[in-house]
Amino acid sequence: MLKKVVWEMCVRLASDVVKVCVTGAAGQIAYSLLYSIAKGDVFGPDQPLCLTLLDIAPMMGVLEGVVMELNDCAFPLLREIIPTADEKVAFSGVSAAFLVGAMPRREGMERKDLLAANVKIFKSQGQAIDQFANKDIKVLVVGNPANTNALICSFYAPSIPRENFSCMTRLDQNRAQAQIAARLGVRNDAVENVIIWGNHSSTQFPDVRHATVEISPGKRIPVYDAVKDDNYLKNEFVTTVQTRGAAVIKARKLSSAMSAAKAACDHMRDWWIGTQDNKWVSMGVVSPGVYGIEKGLMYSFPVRIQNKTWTIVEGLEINEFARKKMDATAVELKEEKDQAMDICKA
Ligand SMILES: NC(=O)c1ccc[n+]([C@@H]2O[C@H](COP(=O)([O-])OP(=O)(O)OC[C@H]3O[C@@H](n4cnc5c(N)ncnc54)[C@H](O)[C@@H]3O)[C@@H](O)[C@H]2O)c1
Ligand SMILES: O=C(O)C[C@H](O)C(=O)O
Repeated sequence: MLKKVVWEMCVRLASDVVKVCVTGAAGQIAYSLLYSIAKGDVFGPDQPLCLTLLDIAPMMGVLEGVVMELNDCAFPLLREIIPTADEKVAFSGVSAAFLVGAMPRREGMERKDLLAANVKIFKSQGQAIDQFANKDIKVLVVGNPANTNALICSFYAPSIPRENFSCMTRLDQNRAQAQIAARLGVRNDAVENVIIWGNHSSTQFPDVRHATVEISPGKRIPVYDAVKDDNYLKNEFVTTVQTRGAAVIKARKLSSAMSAAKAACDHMRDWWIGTQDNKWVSMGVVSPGVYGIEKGLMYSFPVRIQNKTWTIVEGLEINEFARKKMDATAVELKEEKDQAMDICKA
């Protein structure tokens, strides 16, 4: 009898473990990301995890060091770590994947300059996800150009719903939120419902027309009314967020990593656990043709999430200024999509 109870407990424990894949696991974003995932920041403080860590063969030595450090953290939730250079091993039975592994840009480059180098990684990983991952896997693409890589990844994984692929614009959302909070001298979390529309690139449109801020306890007003400076919100603010990645590279000589890892955690946590009440978050998802954005583009929209399913916040008023910005970033995404398809078919 006791044997049976112990056996049942073991089976339950094993089936409760969620398998999560992180690619680019020997790189700089992963170094921060793995710590937060293993600690329980993303899938919850009671969720046991198995981590599969994918990187390329020459990085296996470095990855061994990362595994040693993960082990040395003695995380209670971390039940198994599988380092590998084999996509089949990395994606088999996986329920959530952070696709980080890709070349980062250097000073003077645009993110789309990485297309030729990176897009084939996402074709290959899409094919592996299609074959080996769980069909309800949630895929977050971080590697740049993130929107187009996510689109390609989903294209080559036709057996997985397209809604299960997303790309990260949460870092842009966090940046926008932090800029407004600093301007108004309030806490970062006092600012809500900032939107990032479009591409994770210098054409993105950070939009605070629908955002609100708690300026004193219990008093929430529109950001436009609190800032009282249309010129700043339409120009300097927009440009600062659009070019923040380049500013970090210029200063650090490396692209953002700590903030990117934090944003990846925010994105996946909200997808897994859901968003609160009336709050929106921005994520790049496949356009269903709303807000005049061509169906099928991987475009960042404001979404609400329940039961691991995102829904675009619809019905927001779009003025002429916003329309132009939203269309310009869609044009860039269309160009990237066509270029990426050509590269993948060659
Ligand atoms: N979407 C965003 O907001 C955002 C933010 C920051 C960085 N990024 C992008 O994330 C990517 C990673 O940045 P990083 O700073 O960690 O770079 P990094 O160079 O430090 O690490 C990248 C890792 O990916 C690995 N890799 C390369 N090809 C691979 C493949 N086929 N499979 C698995 N792993 C592979 C490399 O060996 C390396 O270990 C870059 O493309 C960067 O531009 C995106
Ligand atoms: O800007 C980059 O190339 C890295 C990343 O996409 C960022 O926004 O910081």
